[in-house]
Amino acid sequence: MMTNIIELTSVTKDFGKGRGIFDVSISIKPGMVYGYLGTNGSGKTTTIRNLMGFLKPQQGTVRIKGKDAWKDRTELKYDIGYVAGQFEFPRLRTGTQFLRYYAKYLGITDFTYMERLIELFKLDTSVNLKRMSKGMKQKTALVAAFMGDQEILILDEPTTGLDPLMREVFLKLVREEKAKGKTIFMSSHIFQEIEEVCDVAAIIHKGRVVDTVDVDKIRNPENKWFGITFNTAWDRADFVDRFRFDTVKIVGGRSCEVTIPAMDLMILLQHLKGYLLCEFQEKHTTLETYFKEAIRKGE
Ligand SMILES: Nc1ncnc2c1ncn2[C@@H]1O[C@H](COP(=O)(O)OP(=O)(O)OP(=O)(O)O)[C@@H](O)[C@H]1O
Repeated sequence: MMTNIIELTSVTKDFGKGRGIFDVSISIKPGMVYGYLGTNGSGKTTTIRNLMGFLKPQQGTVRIKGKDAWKDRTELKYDIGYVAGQFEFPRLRTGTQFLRYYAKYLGITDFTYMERLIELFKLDTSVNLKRMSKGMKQKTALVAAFMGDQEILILDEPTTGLDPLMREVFLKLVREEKAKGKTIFMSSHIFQEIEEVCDVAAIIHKGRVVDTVDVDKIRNPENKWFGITFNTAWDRADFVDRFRFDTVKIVGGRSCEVTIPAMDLMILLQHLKGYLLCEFQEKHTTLETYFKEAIRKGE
């Protein structure tokens, strides 16, 4: 059985007045891209600070590669590429100086991968760190996190400040790193990016993990769901009458919704032959739907 590379067991860090994280358990297998979704103040950064060994849990354990995230934090640093939710650069002048300084700290002597990342993010590293825009700072932090080629990446809201095109570049990079076998933990409050790249996503609300979702099942559902609007109410009634699918829901005079196993799509299309349709649309249960439902239950 594959052991978990990251394992939080009943972790609590209580800041009082209901703030913090409570009884958080998360298991992550090597090579997994794990999303951590939550609203503002839900406990994402607190969880990540426990993972990075910046905070000591009051209860529970955090283990990374079998080591204790708090006690072995110095050692573990070399296994983890990290982007903080909020960061401050050291007192250095330019992006280049910072990246060279950080590369030295990581023991990097071959700068090929760093250069590739700089090119990928179209980053001008010659700019003074203080004068960098929010997006440029974020890109610099991302280059620093990825350039060490560490086997684990822990990313706290990594797309903050990135424009939509750069967000795409970042998601492509995540896919590439996954293909290399990296384990990635990323927090976000953007459903779409989690849905695009993650294997599994945990939903945190008010410091508690309220649901864990198999994201691949959302991307590739076993059942497909279609909204169909016929030209006339008579056609809709005829269709529903003649083809007794188990899961037909009438949603209006001319409209209905049909849920079928994905492999039965051709059967549905054949049944629709001969009808004049005004609309035929595949509907999609999104991560957002799961999220809202999980939050509702959590309340
Ligand atoms: N050191 C601290 N002392 C007291 N309260 C804290 C501390 N750190 C975090 N908190 C509180 O714990 C809760 C969770 O904060 P956290 O930063 O983990 O949330 P988050 O999900 O990362 O939020 P955001 O999306 O806004 O970054 C918040 O109510 C926050 O105010």
